[in-house]
Amino acid sequence: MKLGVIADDFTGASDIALMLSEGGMPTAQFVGVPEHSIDDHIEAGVVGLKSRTIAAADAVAISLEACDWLLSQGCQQIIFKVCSTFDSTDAGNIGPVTEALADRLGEETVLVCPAFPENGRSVYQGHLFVKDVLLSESGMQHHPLTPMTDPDIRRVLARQTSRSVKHISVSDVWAGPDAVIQNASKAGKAMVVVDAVRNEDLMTFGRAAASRKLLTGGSGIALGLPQNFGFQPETSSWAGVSGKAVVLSGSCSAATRGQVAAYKASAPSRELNADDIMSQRLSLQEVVEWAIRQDTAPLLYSSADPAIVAAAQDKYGRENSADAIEKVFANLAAALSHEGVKRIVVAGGETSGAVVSGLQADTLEIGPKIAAGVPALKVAGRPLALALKSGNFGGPEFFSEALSVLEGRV
Ligand SMILES: Nc1ncnc2c1ncn2[C@@H]1O[C@H](COP(=O)(O)OP(=O)(O)OP(=O)(O)O)[C@@H](O)[C@H]1O
Ligand SMILES: O=C(O)[C@@H](O)C(=O)CO
Repeated sequence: MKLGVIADDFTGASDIALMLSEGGMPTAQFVGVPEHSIDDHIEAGVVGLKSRTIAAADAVAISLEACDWLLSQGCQQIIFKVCSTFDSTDAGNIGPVTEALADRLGEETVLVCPAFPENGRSVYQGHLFVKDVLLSESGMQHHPLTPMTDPDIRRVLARQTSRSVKHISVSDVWAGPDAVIQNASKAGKAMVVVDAVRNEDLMTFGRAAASRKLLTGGSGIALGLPQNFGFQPETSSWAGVSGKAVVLSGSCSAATRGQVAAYKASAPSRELNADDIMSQRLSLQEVVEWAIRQDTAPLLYSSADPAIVAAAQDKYGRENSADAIEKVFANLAAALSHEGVKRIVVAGGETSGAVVSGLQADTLEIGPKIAAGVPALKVAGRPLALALKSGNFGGPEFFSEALSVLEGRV
């Protein structure tokens, strides 16, 4: 393996796995740190963790474990994949994990860039934009676990690390890879936020990053990396999986709520609300039986508007309610797969983490793109196809599009 990725959530892992796979690198995604060596033909390994919102010390420990495993598989470069909306809090985990990985790898200067222009994320003058608005006005300020109220990534990062935070502006990026390399070489022991507003900027980033041991960013930074290892873009050969299907949505982001509304209009759906879950009034068995009876893939969702989420968090606590809802999705996924469901579309990074652990999946094969940042996935060795969608990714019809691609109707 040449390139190793540590992703802080599972949708993020499949997002970057798609980027590397489309860049021509034979890529596999792992659910947690594998306990075994992997096939020689895999050149890029993506270890998906559920470390975005856990305590910083725990995120550091599990990320170092993943790093050591990737190094033991021969990786020459490590990427810490974080969210393109830089989801984190003042306690971490982007700063502390980057710092710990840099220490472990002996890397002085770490280039940091969450830009993903294809999905509207750009970094300009150190500020993160989602389409035409600042991060802090994009809806991310209402995120249930990592509300992003400051769009200046340099300030956000500086609150999370004792290393200095520097900046390479878009004018240096436009001057080409040598200008980026030269600026980075002057930064010393620092994290350096790099501007990028177009895919071309990420290609420049990729070329400038060829000899770096560690990079931190969104999946966009992987756009230019396969070519450093001699790979060329490729299309996937994917045979889908047919059979019963279900959509599970725990994401409360604006894009997901739109997708839930669109899908509900033409398919059976059940809302799993926080009160029923917290008071243990929800019967999982009854929900599973109902889902299996449906002819059209049903939608099971806890996705709710910010005001409803805030009320649930006030009543039950932020972590308590999130944990309980994630546990429901994990148990539902396990039971539905046991009942013969073969295609599962999941919305939300934390929710996806819960679902893959419920499914006890350990290796995921990367299929074709469903939407920017979302590949079709297959659980290795099982007739089970998955789509793990980041909260804010995909157009309004994403759920039905994903069900088709998973079935092989691309
Ligand atoms: N109705 C609800 N009330 C309170 N919390 C909820 C509710 N529905 C979901 N949650 C919790 O909100 C969190 C949503 O996070 P998740 O990562 O799944 O989605 P997202 O943040 O939109 O996606 P991403 O991280 O990919 O951007 C989960 O922990 C989930 O359990
Ligand atoms: O980078 C992104 O936006 C996604 O891959 C993600 O990590 C959302 O959870």
